[in-house]
Amino acid sequence: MATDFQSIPLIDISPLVDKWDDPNMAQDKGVAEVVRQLDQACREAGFFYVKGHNIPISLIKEVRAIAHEFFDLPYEEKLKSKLSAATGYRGYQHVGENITKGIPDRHEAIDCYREVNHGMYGALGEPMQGSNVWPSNPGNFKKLMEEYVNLCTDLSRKIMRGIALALGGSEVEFEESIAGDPFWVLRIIGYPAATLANGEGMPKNDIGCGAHTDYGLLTLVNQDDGITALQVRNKSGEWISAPPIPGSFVCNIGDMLKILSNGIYESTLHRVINNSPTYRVCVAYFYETNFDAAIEPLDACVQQTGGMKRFEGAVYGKHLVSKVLTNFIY
Ligand SMILES: N=C(N)NCCCC[C@H](N)C(=O)O
Ligand SMILES: O=C(O)CCC(=O)C(=O)O
Ligand SMILES: [Fe+2]
Repeated sequence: MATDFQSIPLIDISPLVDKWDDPNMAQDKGVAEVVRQLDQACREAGFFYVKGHNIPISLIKEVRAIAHEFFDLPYEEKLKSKLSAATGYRGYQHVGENITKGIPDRHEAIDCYREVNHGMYGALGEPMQGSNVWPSNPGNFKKLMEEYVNLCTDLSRKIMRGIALALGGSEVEFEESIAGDPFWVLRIIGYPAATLANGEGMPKNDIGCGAHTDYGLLTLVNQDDGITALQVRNKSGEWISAPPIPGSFVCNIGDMLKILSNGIYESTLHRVINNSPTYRVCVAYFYETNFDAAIEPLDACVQQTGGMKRFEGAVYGKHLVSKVLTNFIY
């Protein structure tokens, strides 16, 4: 359950990153301390920063730098990678094309998903069928992003092992039928410099992205240094900022983990308010369950919460498709 948290904790996950594959990881003191901190953060905020993750800082920065390079290109150039229903909702969307609760967001983005081959998940997978639409300019964009996705997938699996232990399950609770074959989403997002308020010349609070929850298990946010824009809602409804901590990721829980944990953890509402005089980039990686996984509260979690399932089951792919089909203005 979310609390009235006033800040978002920073967790050094290096013991977990070192021992994630050790059959005795659960008995390790260092891992146990990480698990305790993950549990507390997930219960209180549903958000936490991680350091000690072992993804090279140079790559984290390069990914943002190449995103800036792409968004700096002329509009006609960016449109060559345009997203549409025909591309499986993969590719470039211009500012105002993505909507959240009916209101256009002030961001542009490239959306990428794990590849879905023709017929792979039957009717369920049809809207997402396709391969990613990578821009050919900058030249090494695809290669860099694919390398980044692989590292984020590995890191997310490790963090989810810690979260599985935190919930009283086995470390592999979220593998096999839940996320043994994880779906992933990558959103490379650009937020234009804030518009100026009439007359006063002061930046307005632009809604870069309206209040929403993420859809899957775990999100890894790689945001530009020096600009505070991401905000997280606490139990009283106050918006708490998640300022960038250089070299770290902001992590948060998605809707599938809320269901799996039977509400012990929640997918916390968050939004992006942009009043920065400079352009901001965020590369958000979403670690999701198997596309066709039928998600239900875990027994271990139901037992801890009075024995009743608090949520109906959900099929992840169905949840994703229902969002994707209502996320665009057309
Ligand atoms: N794949 C994820 N989680 N994307 C998050 C984007 C949230 C905004 C979207 N327009 C919405 O209304 O959901
Ligand atoms: O720009 C950000 O910091 C977060 C974006 C976000 O919440 C999302 O894409 O789901
Ligand atoms: Fe989000």
